[in-house]
Amino acid sequence: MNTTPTVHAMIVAAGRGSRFGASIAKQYTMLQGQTLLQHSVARLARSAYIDKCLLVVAADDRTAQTLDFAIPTYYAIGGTERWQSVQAGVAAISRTGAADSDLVLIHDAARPAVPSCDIDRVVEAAMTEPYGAILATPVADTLKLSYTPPSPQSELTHDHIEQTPSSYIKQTIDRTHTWQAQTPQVFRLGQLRQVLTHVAKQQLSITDEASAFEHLSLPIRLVTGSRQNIKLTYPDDAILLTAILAAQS
Ligand SMILES: Nc1ccn([C@@H]2O[C@H](COP(=O)(O)OP(=O)(O)OP(=O)(O)O)[C@@H](O)[C@H]2O)c(=O)n1
Ligand SMILES: C[C@](O)(CO)[C@H](O)COP(=O)(O)O
Repeated sequence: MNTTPTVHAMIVAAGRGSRFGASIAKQYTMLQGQTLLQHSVARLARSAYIDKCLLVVAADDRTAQTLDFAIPTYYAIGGTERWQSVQAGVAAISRTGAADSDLVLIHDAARPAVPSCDIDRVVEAAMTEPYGAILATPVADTLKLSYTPPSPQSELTHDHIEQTPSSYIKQTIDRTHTWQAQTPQVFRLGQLRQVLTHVAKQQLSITDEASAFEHLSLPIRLVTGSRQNIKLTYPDDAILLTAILAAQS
């Protein structure tokens, strides 16, 4: 009997990239001759567990369907928050007849340099877990908690242009047991649907899907991933990603 669960891949690409600040959505930034979205699909395509990919895009997206991808793609319309885009993706995957015990792999369009061996490692970890697993890296830097004193009138310059309020160190946070979450994040389809329904009902604010399981005290395994799997978030990240993609090719 074949007990290996089917893996349904989804890339979330419905964000705007406000911190990146470009005029086009950041998933369509060209690096090393391809958009981030094409790179990300190509990484998933290298996994033996993935043969097609759902792309969750913005309602006004006119770009994704004009691009060539390494594997067949199908589409869903995302939401305002990232988790709402994932929820729309879960509904689309369920409509294909997927079983609740199948695995769903969620990856950011904005993480185009994930090593393929990491994708397989997190999938294989999720297969042995009751709820799922995510890639993450242990925090490497000394962590500071800050405070911002109330800004006095002197924060206004002679031109009356308001300055960014100054921050000061409150304390150093113990980084033992702290991790930076990455994607892919891999969960059982039915359980992911349930925890996202809980997020919606409770109006929780979350930035990744593992958080939805955390709110219900459900254990999600951390799989140590490569530090090359950075997310294009700020303009500086483009320099790093260009170098990483070049070194990997
Ligand atoms: N409503 C949203 C928000 C984000 N994403 C996707 O989630 C991934 C990671 O999110 P993030 O880096 O926060 O992307 P943006 O929301 O686009 O960026 P920003 O927060 O700077 O606006 C990206 O691939 C982005 O397209 C999504 O599909 N739907
Ligand atoms: C899902 C994610 O990429 C994991 O690091 C991340 O949480 C996306 O949101 P963020 O606001 O950029 O952290």
